[in-house]
Amino acid sequence: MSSSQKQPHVLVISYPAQGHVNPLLQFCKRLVAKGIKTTFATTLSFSKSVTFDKNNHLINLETFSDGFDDNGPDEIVPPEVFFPKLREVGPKSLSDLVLQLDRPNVIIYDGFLPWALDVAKRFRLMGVAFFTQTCAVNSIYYHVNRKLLTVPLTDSVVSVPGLPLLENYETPSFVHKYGLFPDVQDLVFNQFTNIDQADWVFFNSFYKLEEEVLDWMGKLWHVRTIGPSLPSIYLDKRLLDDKDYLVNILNPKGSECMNWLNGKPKSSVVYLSFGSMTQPNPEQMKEITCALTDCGFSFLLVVKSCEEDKQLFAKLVLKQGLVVPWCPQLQVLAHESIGCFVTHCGLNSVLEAIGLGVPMVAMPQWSDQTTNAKYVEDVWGVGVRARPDANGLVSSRVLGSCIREVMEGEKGLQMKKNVMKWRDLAKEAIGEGGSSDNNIDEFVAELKLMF
Ligand SMILES: O=c1ccn([C@@H]2O[C@H](COP(=O)(O)OP(=O)(O)O[C@H]3O[C@H](CO)[C@@H](O)[C@H](O)[C@H]3O)[C@@H](O)[C@H]2O)c(=O)[nH]1
Repeated sequence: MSSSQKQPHVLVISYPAQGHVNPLLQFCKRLVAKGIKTTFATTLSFSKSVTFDKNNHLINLETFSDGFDDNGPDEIVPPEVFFPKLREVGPKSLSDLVLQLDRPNVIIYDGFLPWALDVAKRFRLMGVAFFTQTCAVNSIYYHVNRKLLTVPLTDSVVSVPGLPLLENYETPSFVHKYGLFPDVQDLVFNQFTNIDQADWVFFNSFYKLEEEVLDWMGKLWHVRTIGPSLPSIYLDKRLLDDKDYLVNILNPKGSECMNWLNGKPKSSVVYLSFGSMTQPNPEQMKEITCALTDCGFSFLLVVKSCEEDKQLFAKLVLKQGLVVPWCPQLQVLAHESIGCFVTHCGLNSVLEAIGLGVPMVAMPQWSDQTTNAKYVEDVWGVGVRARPDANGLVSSRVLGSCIREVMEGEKGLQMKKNVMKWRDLAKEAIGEGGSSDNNIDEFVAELKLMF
């Protein structure tokens, strides 16, 4: 047997979405840097629809089937078709991959793919859950799964150990709008059906960010935080070639954005993006346009696809802003011209804003984002929520006043101070000897003991 065959081999599998692939691939880079042979896999259809930087960090890249291998990049499969098919086809396809890779020792699986833990156990491999959403959000889902929290919600305030009291609307949308998206809702609650069999449970978070809920969860499982999973160059700078994520759903307009930002004064630009999955509806986009016009700040806005929205913004572009379908978000947030980030509060965006010291205006759309927004404003003090009216619309007046508050208000100064404090704690956590770094070392030491 050659020496390379004696290394532990970890297979990391991701749900097919930008917000999941990014943190899981980043974790692969950390494992490789600590001497662990690592294979990353996501679905074949997703891998064909994105740009993948394969010239990377010694991570072996593979795919498994979701049942839609021949789909074109723009073919959207509705959730009620996609989820059952993935559940049907995924386990067999992953089993084939395990055999093809000559049985890796460990499967680290995205919490959205709990059946992968069953595959790991069938092959007698170590099975490790990796959650791409916060510990707080997942604790709520766990409580629903174990019937410790009744849905539809019965009280106006929700109490979960280690979390602040939450108004109903501050729980994830799958909880406070129970029944609206049954397929995704089942997916998030069912993450906890077999979790007691997981050997480790990882969160893309860091200890000080979610101390109380982590202490509580640590009594249930072998829980560890390993984040934030930003490229090393933005935090600890120990992995010198880790400068960017390796996957993009669209081609980022890098030089266009950076050249434009280079001409702007310090902290003068509002950056707006709503992640890879959602885009506010046209009515909401009109309110956003009005808010930006009224405020008068320069802005960089990501609008992925909608022609109507692009036309709406086209008039403003020359005077005040730049609109792009996709940007290198990390580089943008790290640019000194950025004063505020209007975000949907996907966890990656929130962690990036914290890691790069940018205060936020929270405009959650759905899913975990409503709870993340609560934390951004009330727990971490790094932003303000732009609250919607009874019809779910954030008016231009409300949004404009939130942007002004962050960009030039007294409270904005405090948010900036707070976000810089959290940025330092994030760097400390992932830096040498920090809590997340120690957790990764502990895991790696256990893997190395296997041989
Ligand atoms: O122009 C852009 C816009 C975004 N990004 C990146 O895309 C990722 C987006 O991730 P995230 O902010 O988490 O948003 P979503 O893509 O919406 O992520 C999904 O997955 C997350 C993790 O499970 C959840 O927290 C979100 O609610 C869910 O929508 C981030 O790393 C961004 O840096 C870019 O590179 N360029």
